[in-house]
Amino acid sequence: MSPILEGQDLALRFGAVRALDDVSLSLWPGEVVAIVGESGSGKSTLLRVLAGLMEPQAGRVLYHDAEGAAQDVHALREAERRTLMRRDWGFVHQNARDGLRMGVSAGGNIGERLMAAGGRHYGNIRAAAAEWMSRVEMDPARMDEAPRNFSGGMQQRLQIARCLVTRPRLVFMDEPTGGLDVSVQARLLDLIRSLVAELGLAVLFVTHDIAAARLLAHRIVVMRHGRIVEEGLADRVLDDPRHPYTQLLVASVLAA
Ligand SMILES: Nc1ncnc2c1ncn2[C@@H]1O[C@H](COP(=O)(O)OP(=O)(O)OP(=O)(O)O)[C@@H](O)[C@H]1O
Repeated sequence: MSPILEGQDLALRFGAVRALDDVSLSLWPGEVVAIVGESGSGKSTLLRVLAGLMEPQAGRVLYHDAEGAAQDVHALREAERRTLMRRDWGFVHQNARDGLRMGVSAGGNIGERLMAAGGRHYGNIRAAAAEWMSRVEMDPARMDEAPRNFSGGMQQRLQIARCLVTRPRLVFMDEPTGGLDVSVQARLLDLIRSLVAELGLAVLFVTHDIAAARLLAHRIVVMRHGRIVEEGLADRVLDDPRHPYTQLLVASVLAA
């Protein structure tokens, strides 16, 4: 079996800041990996480079598709990259507004992504949108309402439904529960966990929240100053952190 995604020797600087400094990371099919680290450590930059949204200055990203062919993500033509993002990948943003179209109804947000992936039959698309609203525990009777009528947590559920309706193989998430109330976060994390397990998704997600990493991730990658300082199985990294920086990170959470 080959990894589903491989970042090889990635580097990216912003002026004097090394946001990524020779980072390599592989993600395996069905694996959930959390990228943790303090603010400014390069987590979002790594996610965006791996997701093809930002060009690295060195290194490359390989995606192994369902047929086993390796594709160099940053060498794809724009149209090919967009097809990949619609068909095989999903991206869940921290701010639901970045992942939703606020002028389109809730059901339309889900249906639109199905149409972009080739769905044509209006009745089937509407039925799928209703089914996905139920799966993310939203009331399908509200599918014609605009996203702004829903709370932040519900908007995030809608963004997840929009992302998963096309059954991607690989999902990127940038702080998917960031900015929400603690009780809302906990329910959303539970939902994400059950959907990810049920669909067998490979997920790469960025979080500040060590508890979220423990709940969702099989493996944890710890970043500092643009480098990976430690990685390993989630329980091992959190219960027996080896790098002093990870020890501080875990201890600061326990103390909080
Ligand atoms: N577009 C940009 N222009 C200039 N500097 C940037 C840009 N994007 C990121 N940086 C810098 O690169 C470094 C890594 O940023 P990044 O956003 O990847 O960190 P992060 O770990 O995701 O932080 P946070 O948790 O606060 O989102 C930081 O020093 C940041 O200021």
